[in-house]
Amino acid sequence: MASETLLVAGGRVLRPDMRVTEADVLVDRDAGRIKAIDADRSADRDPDVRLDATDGLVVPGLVNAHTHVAMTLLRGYADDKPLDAWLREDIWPAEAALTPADVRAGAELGILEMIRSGTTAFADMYFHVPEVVAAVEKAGVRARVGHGAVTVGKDDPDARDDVEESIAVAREYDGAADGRVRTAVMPHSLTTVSEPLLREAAAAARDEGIPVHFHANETEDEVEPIVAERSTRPLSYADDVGILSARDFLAHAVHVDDSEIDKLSESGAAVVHCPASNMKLASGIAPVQRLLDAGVTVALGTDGAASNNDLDLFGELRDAAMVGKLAADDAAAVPAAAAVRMATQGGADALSLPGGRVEVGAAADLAIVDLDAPHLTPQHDLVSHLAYAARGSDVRHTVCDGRVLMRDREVLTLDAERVVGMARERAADLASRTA
Ligand SMILES: N[C@@H](CCSC[C@H]1O[C@@H](n2cnc3c(=O)[nH]cnc32)[C@H](O)[C@@H]1O)C(=O)O
Ligand SMILES: [Zn+2]
Repeated sequence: MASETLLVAGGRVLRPDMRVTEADVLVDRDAGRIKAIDADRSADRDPDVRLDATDGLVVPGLVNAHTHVAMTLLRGYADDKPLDAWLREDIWPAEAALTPADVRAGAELGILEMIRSGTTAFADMYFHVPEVVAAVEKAGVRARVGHGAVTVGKDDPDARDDVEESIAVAREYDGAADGRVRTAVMPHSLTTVSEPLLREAAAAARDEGIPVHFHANETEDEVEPIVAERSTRPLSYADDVGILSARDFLAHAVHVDDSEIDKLSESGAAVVHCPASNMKLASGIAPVQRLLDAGVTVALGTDGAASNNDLDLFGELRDAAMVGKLAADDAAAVPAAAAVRMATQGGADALSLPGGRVEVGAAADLAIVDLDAPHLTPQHDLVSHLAYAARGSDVRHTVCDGRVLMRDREVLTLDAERVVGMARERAADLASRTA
């Protein structure tokens, strides 16, 4: 039997080199891959499924390369504090009360929000990971998930258990949901996990061929203790413990010096830039143009919804371009195309996941952006629009792995009303338990 086809018809297409061309996109639904990009619009007149892209731009599904998806339940729970106080005084105590059912509700809410804003893949560091996996499976998106392990403030057996759980979860779920779920070993950060346990996480990940994902150089407060204690910069310490390889990816890299930028480019480890979180927590401004100039793979992440406070990657695109210029004191820094690359190719490459490019043979992970809107008129340059003017709510259809997840702004894989109702209920209950 011939395999089923999906035709995304009548639109324009953003190609990997950032050119925009008129074409239909033909998808092999069984393989979940792009079969043809057809400028003549004659590839398949009778597809099994058709999506109308008239007045639309077909772009790669966006990649949210660093989040804590279930933190949607803590959106607006605690704001206007720096990282350390925010985590210790508000977030960690609330998270201690989160049940698996809460994480499921928060994950479904976050994934609903991501599908609606054109994100088809994300990296998630959290706990009760089986619930995140179940939500990803049901929603039809892709993710690289892991259990975030923290060892500070714990006695030895508890600390070891947390890291071992991170390793066990990474082993168990890699390849779940027909391969849409991949994993990483996720020690929380260089200052919240002890050196021996960082080394253990690194060794296990290396043995399994699984990446390591962690937070690094987010605030000055995280850099100073490492420099004071070890007389070396945090990323050289990360390299020394074995978590800076071409497979690994780290969030933030705000406070990095030239020697650390060199380490990143030599190792091939990727950086996930989270501009909104860095601004909101006043963590600082990452030197994104310098990272790009050094050849570092840079992706974009929202971070959790409690430090952003949404999961709309279009916001990150705009913030990355804006703040990148400010950091470089140069309006030519982080131009629109560089920001769009980070949100697409950079994300897929950082997470070693398929997608990120609309080209023949690539995974059929797509977002169709509706251009028929006052704020997207006129259309001199669509890459500029993606970076500076479009928003998540402009996304009309979302496709992942060849499957339509949202059609005409209606999400097909999750019951939006039920998901929102459940999240409201769980969040209210959580607030009453932690009050
Ligand atoms: N097993 C750990 C949980 C770690 S999950 C990952 C953690 O990262 C936290 N987090 C969220 N945003 C940030 C950030 O910007 N920097 C550092 N940690 C963050 C998040 O709240 C969550 O606690 C424990 O027992 O505490
Ligand atoms: Zn984070």
